[in-house]
Amino acid sequence: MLMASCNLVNSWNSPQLAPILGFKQVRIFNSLFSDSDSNRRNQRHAFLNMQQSQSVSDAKIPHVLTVAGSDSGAGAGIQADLKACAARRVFCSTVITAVTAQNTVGVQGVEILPDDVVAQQLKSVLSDMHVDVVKTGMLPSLSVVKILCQSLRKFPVKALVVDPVMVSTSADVLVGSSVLAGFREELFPMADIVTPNIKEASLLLGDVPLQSVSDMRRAAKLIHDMGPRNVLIKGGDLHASLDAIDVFFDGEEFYELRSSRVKTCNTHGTGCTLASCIAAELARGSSMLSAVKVAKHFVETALDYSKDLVIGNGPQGPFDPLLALKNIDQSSYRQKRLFDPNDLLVYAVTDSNMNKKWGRSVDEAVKAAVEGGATIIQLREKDAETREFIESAKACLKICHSYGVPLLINDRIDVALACDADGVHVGQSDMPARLARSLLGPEKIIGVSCKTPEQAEQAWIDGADYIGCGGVYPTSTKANNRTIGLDGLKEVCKASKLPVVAIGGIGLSNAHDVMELGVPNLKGVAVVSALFDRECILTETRNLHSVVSRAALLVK
Ligand SMILES: Nc1ncnc2c1ncn2[C@@H]1O[C@H](COP(=O)(O)OP(=O)(O)OP(=O)(O)O)[C@@H](O)[C@H]1O
Ligand SMILES: Cc1ncc(CO)c(N)n1
Ligand SMILES: [Mg+2]
Repeated sequence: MLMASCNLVNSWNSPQLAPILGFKQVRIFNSLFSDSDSNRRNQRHAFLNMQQSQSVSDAKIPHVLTVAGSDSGAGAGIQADLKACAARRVFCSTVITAVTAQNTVGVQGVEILPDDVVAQQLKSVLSDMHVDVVKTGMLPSLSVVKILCQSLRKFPVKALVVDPVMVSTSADVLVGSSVLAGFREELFPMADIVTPNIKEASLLLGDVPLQSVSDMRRAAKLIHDMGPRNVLIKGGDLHASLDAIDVFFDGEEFYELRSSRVKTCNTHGTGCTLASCIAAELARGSSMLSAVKVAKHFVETALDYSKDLVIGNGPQGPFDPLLALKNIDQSSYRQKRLFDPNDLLVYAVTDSNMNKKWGRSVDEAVKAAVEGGATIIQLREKDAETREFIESAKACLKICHSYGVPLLINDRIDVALACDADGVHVGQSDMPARLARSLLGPEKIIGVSCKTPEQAEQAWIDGADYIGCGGVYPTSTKANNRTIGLDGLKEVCKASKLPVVAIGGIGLSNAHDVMELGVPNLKGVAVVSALFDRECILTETRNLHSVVSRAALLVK
């Protein structure tokens, strides 16, 4: 039952709070202006320097702002959002719209915060901090929806994730139907993704029942027609299905995202956590599909780790992604570096024949390349015996990680799994990227070689992280390889949403020309002979790094 009351209105405006707010202002004022002149100047400089360095680092830290309600039971709402962002290592600021009294039994009360208090929080955060993504949860009134839309028009962000919270997993109504018009007319058209659960999707469509995955598909399409760029219908509450199936629709394609249904009562807050995790991944620069996949996997893992928690006496316990993190840590899980497209800048690909020719082991070659500034390494050891390959891959991984450089394995998913490499690179005749993704999971890096826009499109659909595009120039390291030239490279870059690394006959003399193409998703060059068929790998890598990074800066 929805129980709006005005207790909070009173307490917010109460005289008890005024001294608290006043104290803060007075303290800052005093520290800046109360001492002698020189002291005052120094303090002001320190303050301004701090401001400056804050805004520089601010821009680098992925930042999600959640606009949602507080859940006293801490499984959902603002509390879930903070935990999810912390677990995904993204900064999270908060605008609280309502305070709810909830526990494992259900929702006992809802206090809606006054509009001006919500507006003030929005302004405080958005006017000061660099927010990448806004994620919304409980928006308890039409006026709050309108205030939020106004703020977003004034302070635009990279992406808007809307979790249209209306009904909790415990079937309690959190938000009345008065917000529906605001959702449909104003908020959804601004949203990059909307993530209703089954009951919310049904309410949005005027109470049509949703009982199957094909009903969910139809609902996704109809909600997409309301204006958001993507829709994810969450199937946690579709108990008829053995798997937990969510339906994702991007306006063209449907994806059924499946995970096994974890047998647990601790599912309170799964929806909030999923949406926050999507927002966190978007803030880190992921594509929408990959953000949704990572989030789905994250919720499943967290549910699995907290399935046996006993918190409270009611039927619906909270789950906790931070407990999952702790457990994963205990089982010696190493925090994985998520893929950064800028790592493609100087992409070094090893070649066993060249190493043989120069009398070097693969790990010696890799060490020289990373010392020279290679930003990612791919082991392409076509002739190596499997056992020997795994051993040298492990040695290379140690070297790469000591320099913070990711290591990929060409083609051999088995070797990548055996040595826990950061990912794989597959060609058009290797294992399909979609299959590689399902074997490696959402966090490993997957690259695909593509010559055409069609192949690039398929790579994106299959969940690849980047494209290797070429051969740009004729090359001797790959037999019968059609050259596509700079025009072919540009065509693939323009057709794809994925970051691209150019490959084929690239070296010191032509790397600048490649980077000069200036297409934003062309992130770097991949090289084999120009580094490994040379006497001093370190010097060659250093020189190449300097040419490519200078060119990349020029085209920015
Ligand atoms: N028992 C389960 N096992 C695995 N995944 C689940 C389970 N229950 C829910 N999920 C997944 O959790 C995510 C959230 O789904 P759900 O339909 O429960 O959202 P919600 O009702 O909005 O959640 P809440 O109201 O608890 O925040 C979805 O990806 C869903 O598939
Ligand atoms: C405050 C709040 N937001 C969202 C949900 C949805 O689970 C909830 N139960 N409580
Ligand atoms: Mg649910």
